[in-house]
Amino acid sequence: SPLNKIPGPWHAKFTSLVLKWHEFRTNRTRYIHDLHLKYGPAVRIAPHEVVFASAAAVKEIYCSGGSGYDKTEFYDMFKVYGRRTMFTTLNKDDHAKRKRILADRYANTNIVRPPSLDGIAERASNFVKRCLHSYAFDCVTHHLFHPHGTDSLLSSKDEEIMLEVTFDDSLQNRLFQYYWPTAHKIFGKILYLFAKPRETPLADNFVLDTCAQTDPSPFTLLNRLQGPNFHLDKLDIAAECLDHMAAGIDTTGDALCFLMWELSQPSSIHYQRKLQAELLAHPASSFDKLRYLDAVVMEGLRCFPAIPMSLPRYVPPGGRTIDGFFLPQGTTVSCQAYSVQRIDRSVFPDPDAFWPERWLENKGDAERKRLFFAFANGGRGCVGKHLALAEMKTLLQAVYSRFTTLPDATMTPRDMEMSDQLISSRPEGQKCLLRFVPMEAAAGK
Ligand code: HEM
Repeated sequence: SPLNKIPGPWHAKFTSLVLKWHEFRTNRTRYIHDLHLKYGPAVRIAPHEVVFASAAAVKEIYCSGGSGYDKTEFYDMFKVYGRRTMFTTLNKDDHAKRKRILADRYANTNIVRPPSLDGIAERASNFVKRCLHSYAFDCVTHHLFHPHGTDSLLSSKDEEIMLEVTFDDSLQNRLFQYYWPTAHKIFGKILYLFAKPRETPLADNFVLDTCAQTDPSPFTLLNRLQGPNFHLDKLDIAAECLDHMAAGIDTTGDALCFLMWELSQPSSIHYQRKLQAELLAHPASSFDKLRYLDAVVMEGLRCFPAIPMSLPRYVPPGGRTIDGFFLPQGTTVSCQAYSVQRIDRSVFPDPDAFWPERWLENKGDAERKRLFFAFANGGRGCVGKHLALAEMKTLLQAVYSRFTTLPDATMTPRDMEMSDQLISSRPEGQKCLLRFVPMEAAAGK
């Protein structure tokens, strides 16, 4: 096999079992990162699977021809109500058709208009009453369904829907079904005792009911999908909306969670102080005009990308050469943000250190941006990127204009370790408790 020339552990030539073992133990990202540190930016991790961590590989796999290579059947695990959504379409043509319908709803010009942005700002001011995932949930449903969005920051009925999606523990069951579908059919009921399938009835029903509404605001996704020209049936519309709702909760919620945890650590408190100083000096500034806030968010997404894991694609017919290695057609290739954003120390010196100032230097700016992969890249990169950035910056602005955050004494370092899910990661302890000290009180201490 031409893959024999690619560095990697000896067992990767014969079996993917070691890789699967790490996936089931929620540890794929770190396992692959350790292999990159040992073998370099191209590593064979299974008989037909290779991972890369270079800017050239990102460009080739995710951007060539606009949308990069086709997705693998890994994405079948994310079908919604049995339907394919934009995220789960495998080939370019199906993807382009769906994207043409809805992309304008996520354009920055649509996000920063008052009806959309006002909803985010209102939720940011309510945030301290509940939690980050409630905030992300309410913001995304505002954008998808307004005036039929949720209010989980204030209503416990809506909060239950958010908890159902966020505390999903179906990783092992879904991986088992993906790798061994026949065994899953036979032993599914026994497996249920140890590993629960994904069940989100509250969220499923909420989206089905909401999509039956006929008066969503013009800036919403639902309004767009219901348009007369698109001929999407009711289940397709609901599937697309549920997919975006799920995509918008844990990603933004966990990205904020890891970032605010980091800002609250004694080692990073001086960064928090600098952020507060910028916000106090420019109280009327829009979130997208604040340079230090931008640097803090970029560094947060670099160190703690909410989707740190490989995004698998197939090498197209005829094969391709990536980073000097020829790969036959059908080989699974991918990059993971966790490694792409760390591996090149000439671009990111001291890569494990949280250091927002690196984003303020002019020198190396283009290289850093080329290796920034938290939202992926190319035509299949994150369509919700502008919404996510608006949510993150609005919330940080609201919090750090008024409060100092400190870690709660009951938290342990293990609680905040990265725990891989199917594609995103979350804190191992599934909690991140912070103390909010009003700024005047913090200054008096
Ligand atoms: C910090 C927050 C977020 C991060 C880090 C993030 C990251 C990503 C990444 C890496 C992908 C590519 C996945 C792949 O190729 O398998 C993606 C795709 C996607 N994201 Fe996000 N995301 C975030 C927030 C959001 C939000 C708020 C939404 C909105 C509703 C959203 C909706 C989507 C959708 C629909 C796709 C599929 C795009 C396509 O296939 O064309 N994301 N996101």
